[in-house]
Parts: sequence; C-alpha cells; structure tokens
Amino acid sequence: MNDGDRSIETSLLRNGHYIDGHWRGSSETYPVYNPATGSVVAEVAKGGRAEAQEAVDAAAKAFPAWRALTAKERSSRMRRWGELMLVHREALAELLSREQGKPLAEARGEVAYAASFLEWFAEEAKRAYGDVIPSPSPHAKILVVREPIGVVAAITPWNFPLAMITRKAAPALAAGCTMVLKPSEETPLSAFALAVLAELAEIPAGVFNIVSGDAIAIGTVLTGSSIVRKLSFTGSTRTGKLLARQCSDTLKKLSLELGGNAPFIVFDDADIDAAVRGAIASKFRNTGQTCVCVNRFYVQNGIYKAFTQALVDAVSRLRVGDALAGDFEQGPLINRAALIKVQEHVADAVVKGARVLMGGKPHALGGTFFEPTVLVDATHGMLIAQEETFGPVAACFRFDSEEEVVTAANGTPYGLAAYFYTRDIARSWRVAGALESGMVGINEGIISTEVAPFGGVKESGLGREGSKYGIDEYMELKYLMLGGLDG
Ligand SMILES: NC(=O)C1=CN([C@@H]2O[C@H](COP(=O)(O)OP(=O)(O)OC[C@H]3O[C@@H](n4cnc5c(N)ncnc54)[C@H](O)[C@@H]3O)[C@@H](O)[C@H]2O)C=CC1
Ligand SMILES: O=C(O)[C@H](O)CS(=O)(=O)O
Repeated sequence: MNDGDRSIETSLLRNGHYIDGHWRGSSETYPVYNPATGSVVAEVAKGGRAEAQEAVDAAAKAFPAWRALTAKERSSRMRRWGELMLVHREALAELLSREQGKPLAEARGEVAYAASFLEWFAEEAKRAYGDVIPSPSPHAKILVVREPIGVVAAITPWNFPLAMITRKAAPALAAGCTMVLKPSEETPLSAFALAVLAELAEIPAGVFNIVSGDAIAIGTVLTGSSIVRKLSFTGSTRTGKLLARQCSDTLKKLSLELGGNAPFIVFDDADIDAAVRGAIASKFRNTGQTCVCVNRFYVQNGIYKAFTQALVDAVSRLRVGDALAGDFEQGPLINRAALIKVQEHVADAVVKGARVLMGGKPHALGGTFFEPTVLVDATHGMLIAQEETFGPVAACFRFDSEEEVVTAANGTPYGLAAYFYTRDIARSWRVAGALESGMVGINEGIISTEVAPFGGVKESGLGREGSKYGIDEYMELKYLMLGGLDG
C-alpha cells in the first residue's frame, strides 16, 4: 500500500481477485491512483478471461448450497455483512476517498448507504412470497413460486465504489443467487474490502466473487457464458448498450442503470432558498459525478435573476480539496478524461452564448480539480443540454411556460431523475406525470434511498434497484399445477 498509508486498517486491504473464497494474483498488475494526488494507491492483479471463467465456475459450484439455505439463514449472514460495514465505516470511507476522491463526509455517507441495501434485502429475503391461485379445475391446485435466477454477473462504476456493488449483491444473494463482480478498475480496493467483510460474515466461498483487470476480456466471459443467467450493470449508456448486445446470444436477464441528464425546474412560485439547497445537494454531490446529478437548470423568467444569484452565492461557499487533507465539499474529477469532458462542455456552452457567472476552468489545485461553475443563458444547442457532463457545472436555462419547460425537460434520450420546485399542488401532479423520468424529486434534491425503486426510462436503463421491487430482478416465477387431486 503506497500513498502514505495512514489509518486504513490493513486487514481490509487486498489487491487481487477473490475467487471461490480465495485471494489470488495474476501475472500482471495495474495501478490504482488517488485522483486527488495522482499517486499510486496500490498495484492490483490484472485479471482476464481465465480468472473470469474461474469465478463463474466457482459461483456455479456454490449456487446449490446457497439457494438451499433457508431465507432466514441467508438473511442473518447478510445482516451481519452490513453490520460489519458500519463497524469498519471509517476505514472503508478513508479507502473509498483515497481511490475515488469524494469528500470524507460523503464517503462515510456512502458506507451507510451501501450497508442499508444489505440491511434492507436481508429482510426482503424472508418475504419472497409466492401465490396460490384459485384453480379452474376441482382436481388441481395452482401455485406460483419465486426462484433464484442462478449465477449473476455484476459490472459496476467508479463513482460509488461500495453502494453500486451492494445495490446488486444484496438483492442477488437475498434471492439465493451467487455473483461474479467486476468493479471499475478505477476503484477496486473498496470492492475487495467488501469481500473481506463478506468472509467475516460467513458468506460462503464462491457466493460472492470479484475479478478485475482487463474489463473487455472479463466482460466477454461474463456476457458470453451460458452459466451466467443475469447481468446487472451500472455505468454509461454506451457501455450498457454494448453489454446488452453481448448478452443477447445467451438471452440473459438484464438490469441496466445507465446515464442521465437530469432537469431541475424552478417555477416562479418556488421557495428559492429551498430550491438552492436542493440544487447544491443534487448538482455538486460527488463533485457532480452521479447519474442523478442535475445537468440542466430550468428557471422561470420571473425568478431567473434571483435564483441564479442565490445559486452563485451558495456555490461560492463550496470548498475544493483533497478529502484526506482537510474538510472539503468538492473533490477531484476521477481522471483526466473526465476533466477534458467538463472543459469541453463549458467551452462549447460559452462559444454558443452562455455566460460564466463563476468558475469555468481547471482549479488552481491542478490535477483533475475543476472550479465549481455556474453558467447562465444556456440554450438547447449546447452539448451540456444533451450529454451528461459528470462534473461540477450548473447550466441555467430560462423558460416561460409550464408546457415549454416540460417539453424541454423531456428533450433528451435520457430519463433517470428529474426535479422541480413549486408550491402549487395541482402543478406538482401535472408536471410529475408529464416528465419522462424513472424518478422525480418534488421540492427535494436528494431522492436516492434503499426503500424506493431506483432506475430510469428511455436510454437511462432497464429495471429497478432497491425497494420491494429490487429482489424481482434476481428471481424467476415458476407456475405449478398440482393435479390428480380428489375433486
Ligand atoms: N444509472 C445509474 O445508477 C448510474 C449510472 N452511471 C453512469 O456511468 C458513467 C460513469 O461511470 P463509468 O464507470 O465511467 O462508466 P463506464 O460505463 O465506462 O464503466 C462502468 C463499468 O463498466 C466497465 N466497462 C466499460 N467498458 C466495458 C466493456 N467493454 N466490457 C466490460 N466492462 C466494461 C468499466 O470497467 C466499469 O466497471 C456515467 O455515464 C454515469 O451516468 C454511474 C453510476 C450510476
Ligand atoms: O452512481 C450513481 O450515480 C448513483 O446511482 C446515484 S445514488 O444512488 O447514489 O443517488
């Protein structure tokens, strides 16, 4: 472990694959960087096809015994896993910030959020009920049972290195499935730490496996194997479409949590202070690197000046820095490509008529830090109106009528999250119903919780994660007709 090891508990540190309950290396390694400092946090085993196949075989071998456990037994081990995450919250948060860059307060929040999925689905495991259907025949009974789909592949992004994993592993294991996970190569260390805690929670060998390294090679095995019956993916829409195509030959069940381009609508009658609080929470969380971050602020003309000025005042109070060097609200972008994309969106907007009220360029800290930015006079021909920025840039558009803004808000291929602020109850129902989005925040800027169905429509994905609906993604219905009975 490089990068000036501090208080991270070495017991959580691994840098290789976790397959069939064993840690193992590969002939090559790849570096994991601290995005705030550019230093190498660790060298990690670079796995490929062979390791992926071994992991699939291990998951298949472990499946019968895991599904045969009672739901109560699976539940108690999953609950213990979540409890252990909270016991090690500080060490997990520090490791997460070190490899992903988010402020420590947010990293601590993510540990709790990730653990909440294990707590939630430990309970859902015991409620995977079936049905008894009134039979049309006096000689037969009709039953419906829910069964685990089998071996599940999960591929997850770097922006929530723990929560995006448990949001898949928890319902999968609760259902009785086993899993092969490929975490992002930007942030594998948090995933490995999760496996250390799974072992302590007595999750049996082969139930939860991790391989990282050559994403394309590993993905080819996971999407091509007929043993893998389900792929759960969180990441960009581009990658999601590619993986879905790769799964088509074996007709896998798919859960896809993809990109977004969230609109945030502020009507004239909104509580401006509340709207600004919601704007900061939603836009600048994880330095703008979440799929549910606002990408477009639509502000009704009557309050445009008041809202944008209040937004600038609030953004100016955001402190930027290295999560492990102080108390900051904004960290670095994950890598140089992310910084270049944010710069491209700002430059394109300015060329097409936007004005920069604050920020607008790489931060004086250097590296991949970018100034928290507010743009006004944004218009729909700009890249920022159609593409996901994934950075700390608030682009403000004007609008006149409700009809105009709903049309604009729906005018992208995405439909993950949308937000609006109004005091008008009738308008709340009208606009919530008209928005093409899987999730809508009404006078709220943070809407993610394990108890509600997270997911999008259009090109933001398929399926839902969390809530009472989430376990269905990992189960199949089986219908039984029990005949030969006395009428
Ligand atoms: N809807 C949601 O819940 C979320 C969506 N996202 C989206 O993900 C993007 C940012 O995350 P990234 O990690 O950059 O996305 P990405 O799509 O580049 O990578 C996501 C995962 O897919 C893997 N991957 C990429 N290409 C692959 C291939 N050809 N075969 C197999 N695996 C492959 C990566 O290694 C990583 O583990 C943004 O677009 C964001 O909106 C991120 C988090 C949550
Ligand atoms: O990766 C993401 O963007 C997450 O899905 C957002 S959230 O669930 O943490 O809000």
